[in-house]
Amino acid sequence: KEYSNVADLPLSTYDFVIVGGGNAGLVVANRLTENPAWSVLVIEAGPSNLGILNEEVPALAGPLFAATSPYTWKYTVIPQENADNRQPGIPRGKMLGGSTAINEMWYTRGSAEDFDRFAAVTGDKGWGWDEMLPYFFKNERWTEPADKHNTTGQYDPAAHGTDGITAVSLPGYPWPIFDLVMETAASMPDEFPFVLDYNAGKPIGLGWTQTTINGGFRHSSAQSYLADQYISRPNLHVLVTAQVSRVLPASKGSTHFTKVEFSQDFETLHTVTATKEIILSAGSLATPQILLQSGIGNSTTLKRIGITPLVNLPAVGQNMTEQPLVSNSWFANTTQSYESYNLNATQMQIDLALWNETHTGPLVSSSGAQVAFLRLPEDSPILSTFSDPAAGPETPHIELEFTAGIGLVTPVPAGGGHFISVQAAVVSCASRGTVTLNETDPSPWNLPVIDTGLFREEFDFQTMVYAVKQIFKFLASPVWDGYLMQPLDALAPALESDAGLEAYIRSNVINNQHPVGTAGMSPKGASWGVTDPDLLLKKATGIRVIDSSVLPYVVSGHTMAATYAFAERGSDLVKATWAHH
Ligand SMILES: Cc1cc2nc3c(=O)[nH]c(=O)nc-3n(C[C@H](O)[C@H](O)[C@H](O)COP(=O)(O)OP(=O)(O)OC[C@H]3O[C@@H](n4cnc5c(N)ncnc54)[C@H](O)[C@@H]3O)c2cc1C
Repeated sequence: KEYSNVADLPLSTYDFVIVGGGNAGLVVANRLTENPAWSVLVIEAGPSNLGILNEEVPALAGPLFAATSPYTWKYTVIPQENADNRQPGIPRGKMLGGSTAINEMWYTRGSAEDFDRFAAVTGDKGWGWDEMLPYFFKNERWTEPADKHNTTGQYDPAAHGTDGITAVSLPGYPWPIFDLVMETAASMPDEFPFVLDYNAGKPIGLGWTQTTINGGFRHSSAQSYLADQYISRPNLHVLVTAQVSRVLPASKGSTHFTKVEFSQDFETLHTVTATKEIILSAGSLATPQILLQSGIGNSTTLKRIGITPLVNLPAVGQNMTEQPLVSNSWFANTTQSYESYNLNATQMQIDLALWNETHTGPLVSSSGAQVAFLRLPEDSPILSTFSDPAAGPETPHIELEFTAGIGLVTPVPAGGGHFISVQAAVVSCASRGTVTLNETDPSPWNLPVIDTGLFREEFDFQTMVYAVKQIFKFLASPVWDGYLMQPLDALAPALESDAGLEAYIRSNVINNQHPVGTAGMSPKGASWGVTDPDLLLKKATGIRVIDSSVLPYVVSGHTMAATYAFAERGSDLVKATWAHH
């Protein structure tokens, strides 16, 4: 049952208390409450996801993660010295469903090598690709697209789960660029080979995007793992609009954690007790913040800012890995693009009415329907100059996303128009950033200091230059004659010279919204790191981290699918720990 007021909560002691009802947290809540003998409380800072139209309609996600949205955290990033000292945004979802309630819904697992590296680094083969596939399947319910088109040749059925919980489907509305993208790729097969299914372990190539969309609706972790048949379980309580400040030890100075402190009005503090475990699922930015506020982190730094250190774990908040992204737009000679409805209120009403009646039409898709995962050429000077951060030779360095419109991050030029955009991201990146407390005022209700480290490592910058040049090459194909028109003003100099391109990239790079690693798993037996391979916090008991912050490296794609699979296996690890209790 969902509660919005702490006074109504029937219990003050639970077997498990989960902090954060997002991507990972709701998976864990669902799986642990399969055992009717265990009581579970989820504490979520944001409100319920129900009744929010933008959360339901895939194409209307933009306002959800805009700076003014009531459904995102107001995190800011410190000036990025390798990006013209700009401060690109880093929104995170703040409602049930967490970031799956506001994200772009792309379902990309990463490469088999990404997971085999997790296994090799942690010494736990359970994190390897073959062992994790059943968890991907457990999460996934392959679903027909909203337009019910014939999907033969657009994915590999053997790579997908059909009876899991979260719907995954192919694009549900055809935009004219689809054929042009496929035609171009077919004419340049050496550089843009077709990949039938980038989720089958070997993602290199260009293929169709898969998204967590269920018959035209966003299928967030709240829509799926907290559906009626689950939220109605008597042993599952979900408290919304309650923000956690700290986890507290069983007694003063102890490193056994049993209590969670939170507030609904930022004045009155409440605590609940977990008799088995506290599970932190607050995401890559909030999980390290809560740990630090609880005295779990670098003891020297904590002492300096007046927080009593309880567990010395200097890696808390370090090792953040976030991919850089540059979105590139051109005017397009078409009347069919996202601008058809985004810039035309009458058409938007028509499309919304269609969506309401039939859950079909242009609003059923997230941005982008085709994607290329590519590697730097083996003879690239970048690879001979820098060490390669990719997990292996079948793991992409870059991702190109094709979008039938200007996308959600670039302002529409005065005068409007129709556009095509291709986003470039360095998905296997070398740079690292940090999440630390605000030293001048470490109040638990303040937001942390975030440095995403964009282009800190030159590998990432050089690789981005290569990626954007590949886009130019792709769109120079005669296939685009008559469709592609002039670039946006900001992009024009990038097409003129290398210096123009480099300046353009630095002044346009943003975060790809995939930060991980801030409570990373460390090698088995190593004293450093934040979590053990079983996701238990090092040097402490009663507390585990299950969310995207435990990934020691970012997967070479987007992070939601991996977070689902990590949360599924994480739930099994918790169950195994308490099997006899
Ligand atoms: C705009 C955007 C677009 C994205 N697009 C994609 C995409 O297309 N595909 C993809 O794979 N990935 C995408 N991602 C990334 C992906 O959604 C995240 O990596 C993933 O969902 C993170 O899961 P999580 O469980 O770690 O955290 P979250 O899902 O963010 O969950 C954390 C939850 O904890 C809550 N919380 C935080 N602090 C507290 C506190 N102190 N007290 C109580 N509750 C708290 C939050 O409100 C939230 O509900 C996108 C992310 C964003 C923001």
